[in-house]
Amino acid sequence: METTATTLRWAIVFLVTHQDVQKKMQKEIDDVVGRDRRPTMADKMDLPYSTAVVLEMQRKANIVSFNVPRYTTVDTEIGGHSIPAHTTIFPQITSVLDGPDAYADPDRFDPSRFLESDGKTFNKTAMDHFVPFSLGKRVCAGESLARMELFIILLSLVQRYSFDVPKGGSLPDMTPIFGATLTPHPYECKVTLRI
Ligand code: HEM
Repeated sequence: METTATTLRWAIVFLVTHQDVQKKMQKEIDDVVGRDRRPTMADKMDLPYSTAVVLEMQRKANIVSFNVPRYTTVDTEIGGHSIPAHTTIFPQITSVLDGPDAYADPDRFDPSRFLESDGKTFNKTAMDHFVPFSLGKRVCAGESLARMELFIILLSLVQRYSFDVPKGGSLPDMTPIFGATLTPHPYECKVTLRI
């Protein structure tokens, strides 16, 4: 699906621009899965750092920054704000995914923000604010499928290949193209087979 493909295009941008994260992820996959078989969902519990990379790249990609609009049918109060009936609201997922209360220094790409200092336990505040699929009754119907696809496809790619800037090339442009989803500008990437 376009949303999953766009998120994966962002993931490669973050790996190219953060070689330290890519190497740490490859080491964890090598140690836990090895190179003779593909990662599966059954490995997820043993791959906390790689799981955190998937979360952080989705937080930073923030592809549905403006959520689907809502319309109040009655006078409503949310968080102390009065919203009259018949008002159209554009909820912004960005305000949560980039909110400094849950994510200190939110502009920084830092997968470890999802983990406690033991490197294994997931940080509750960071996890509670992770809402790229929205929340509530109209939450994304494909969330489970998308999460599984992102985990398996990204880990399989990172296990098998390294991603870097081509010789003489430049780092990808991190400014998103605004549209129904936020997409990365086209970029060049050197892909090297590891196994
Ligand atoms: C990274 C991938 C994806 C992201 C970030 C994403 C995000 C979202 C968001 C933010 C919404 C709006 C929820 C709301 O109105 O509050 C949504 C709705 C929806 N998504 Fe996704 N989505 C993704 C992948 C998928 C996939 C793979 C499918 C289907 C296989 C899917 C199916 C749907 C459907 C059917 C809705 C409408 C739900 C409703 O209005 O009841 N999504 N998605």
